Amino acid sequence: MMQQYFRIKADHPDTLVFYRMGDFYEVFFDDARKANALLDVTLTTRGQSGGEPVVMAGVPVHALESYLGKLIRLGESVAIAEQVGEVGATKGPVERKVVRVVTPGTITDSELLADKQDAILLSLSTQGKTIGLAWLSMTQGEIGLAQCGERELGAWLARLSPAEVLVDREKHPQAVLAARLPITNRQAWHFDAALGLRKLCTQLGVASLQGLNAQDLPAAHAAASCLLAYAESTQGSRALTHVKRLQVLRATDLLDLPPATQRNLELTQTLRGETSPTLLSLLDTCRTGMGSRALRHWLLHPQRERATARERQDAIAELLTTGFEPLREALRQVSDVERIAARIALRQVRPRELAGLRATLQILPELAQTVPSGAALLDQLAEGLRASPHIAELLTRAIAEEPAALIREGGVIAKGFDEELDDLRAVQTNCDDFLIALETRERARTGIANLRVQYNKVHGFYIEVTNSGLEKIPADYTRRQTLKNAERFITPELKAFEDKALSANERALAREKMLYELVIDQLSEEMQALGRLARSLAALDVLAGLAERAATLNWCRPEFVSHPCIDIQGGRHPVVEARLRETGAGEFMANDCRLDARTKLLVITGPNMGGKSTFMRQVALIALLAAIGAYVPATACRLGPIDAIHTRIGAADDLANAQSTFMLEMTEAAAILHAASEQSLVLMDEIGRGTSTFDGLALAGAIATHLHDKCRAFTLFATHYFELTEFPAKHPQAVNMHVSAVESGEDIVFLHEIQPGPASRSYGVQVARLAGMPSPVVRQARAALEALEARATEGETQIDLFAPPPEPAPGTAAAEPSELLDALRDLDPDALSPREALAALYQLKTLAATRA
Ligand SMILES: Nc1ncnc2c1ncn2[C@@H]1O[C@H](COP(=O)(O)OP(=O)(O)OP(=O)(O)O)[C@@H](O)[C@H]1O
Repeated sequence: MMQQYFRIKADHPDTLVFYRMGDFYEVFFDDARKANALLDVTLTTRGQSGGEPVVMAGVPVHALESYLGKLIRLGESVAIAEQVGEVGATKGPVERKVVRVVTPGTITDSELLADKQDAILLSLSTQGKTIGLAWLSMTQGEIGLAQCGERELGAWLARLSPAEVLVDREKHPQAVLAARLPITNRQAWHFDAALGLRKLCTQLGVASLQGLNAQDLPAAHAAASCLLAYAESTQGSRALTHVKRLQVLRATDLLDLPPATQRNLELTQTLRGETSPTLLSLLDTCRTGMGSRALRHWLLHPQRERATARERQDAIAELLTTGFEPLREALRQVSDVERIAARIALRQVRPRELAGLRATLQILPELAQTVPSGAALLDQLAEGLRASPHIAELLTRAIAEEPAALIREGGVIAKGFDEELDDLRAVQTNCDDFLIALETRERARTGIANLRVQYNKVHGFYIEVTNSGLEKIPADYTRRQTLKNAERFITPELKAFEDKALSANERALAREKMLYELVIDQLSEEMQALGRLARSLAALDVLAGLAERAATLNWCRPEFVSHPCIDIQGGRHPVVEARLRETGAGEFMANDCRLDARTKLLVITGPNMGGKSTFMRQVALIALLAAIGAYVPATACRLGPIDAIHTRIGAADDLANAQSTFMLEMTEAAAILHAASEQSLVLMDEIGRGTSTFDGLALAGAIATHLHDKCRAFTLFATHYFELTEFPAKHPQAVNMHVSAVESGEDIVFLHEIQPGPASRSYGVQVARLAGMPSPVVRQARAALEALEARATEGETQIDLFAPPPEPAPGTAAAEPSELLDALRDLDPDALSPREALAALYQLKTLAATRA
């Protein structure tokens, strides 16, 4: 038996192998130790193998799913080896085979997956400077391809947020390590461009990828070859028949959201790593998991092109006029068609999932009635709801009204679907009549009034007689079992009946299993229709959800224009506003933001806690919401083209990556200065804070200058350096803004209003007082501040912070006087004898030595 285990383990060296033995999955050796550490299951030893005791641990079969769930969340993969042979059919151990490999990136099981997030399997291939990406959503049946440079990989990883990344054993891109994603190592030869191209064509059933605009992506093809081979290997012998769609993403089509932006804007996670309150948690009122997942995708894949956004806006507008509630109500009854479809294709679908699919299909006509017509996108989605009627018809005929949870329990196929099954089941129903008749007869025959004929799973059928009746039992009773107060017997007649009933039951179960497979075969033919249905339901759910948000939160439809501008009236930060409302902490102060070709950089000053960060973030969130086609938290909004949102906002130290705050700050700022274009939106919050005042101020000034003069990006530049309020005087496209606060006595009241002009002072001491600083500290600080301010005004010298950088002196070494160079210059090689030349060389050496 151990030999069989070793053979299986050799094929799955990096994966935990769960080896089925009766009612347990056993894990051995290092796997057992790992399971012990991760799952807290007990280690035992048994026998010996190769001189070593066999260390093992067991997981009960019925608890498999919960253990798998734990392991998957920890980023582990599990190969499940089942008994596939008949017990006793051959000599030696029962044949076992790995029937599936459960990995974080390839699961489809709704019990293992989060409802609102898709598991993405990503494969990366490095080809010179290009990184090829190929990813698969097993549940959506869709492959994605892209290529990028090393620098952009971080953004892609953040956007796709894969559950598992396949990489070449030899080459781990830095960004993958930094993102701390679960890695699965593959051999280099798995990444083959030509093979990948062939595999993609076969998978999609096309002769070439030309038509899909995916032909010229060799690095992505190489990644795809590994991706498909791996995905197939995890599914046992099942093919990925439902994977039929390909999507090519080009970074230039998407509005760029670097990882720092996704983090700082708290799109899907708060800075602390929680899922709420975030923009997504506020937006997501979807009625289905499909909708929530689609919404997340929209949010992280905003398009630069405005056509899709406009279509969605039209749909939301229509829903707002006609009413979205009936549609949202109907969507409540919809089950996760997307995942069920994937599980049909992978032949893992459970009976109750099919019942759920049937219920969904039955309400579709009613649901379609609730989709308003009039917007092109809505009409198209309503069309997608017309799944072929014979799927519903088949499910109604074949699957019982309330099927059992598992096919092996029976009771899944509906009555009337198959005559033979009905006959076999009839034997079981007749059972009851027979047993009652037998009981009556035996009571009469033996004269034991409380004799009972019964059945249990372990002992089968038996006649139970209590101790008081034991004298009267006839000779043909054979004892089966002795209890405290009774004995159990069997008779030849009952035994014959038992054999017949049990075999009928077994045959019925086998027949049901076969019929179930047939139903799955027929459903597999309908993958395309089911996929389309799932996508339509998801999109309708998102649109209805966004309409609901727009109505509830009082948002407006943004307008897209072709000239450069970000013009927001009455803008609000949706998440902060919602928090304020929830906690009853007051009203959110709406603010305008006007940026255009003539005004591109706002220098924002004002007290801490005044609302600078909130204002800047709200502008970015509005730009992003508009890009996905949603309404925005403002009274009016007009936006020109935007290609990226860059943010540099002070965050907590990235201790895990051993980067100092300041180093991180400068790395992020540098990346922005390289990447930002005229159409980018850049948020710079308190740049330079991480170092000494002079350093910080000087750097902040230089960075503002670069953004203004070179990048010419739309920039919101919040700073606590007063000196920077001089910036606009020398830079025509910059203006000063400040957040207002009023002093009342020693206190300060924040108005959170963004107003033109620089702030008058920084109120740091007042804020410290508000924070509960002991009053002697506040008094001392105030006195020191006054003294410092007095000294500053006396000795003021004018330094131009924003003067263009001095030219680096060309050939700096030559400019410095140097004896060595002088001596060299004075030499005339043609006039020297070999001896003199040698002497000169020695002299030069000495000179060089004294200078060093
Ligand atoms: N427009 C607004 N209306 C109402 N409350 C606001 C507004 N803007 C900000 N606030 C409140 O003020 C708090 C502080 O805002 P924010 O963090 O933006 O200030 P800040 O000026 O960036 O401060 P710091 O410089 O210390 O980071 C927020 O948590 C929010 O509760």
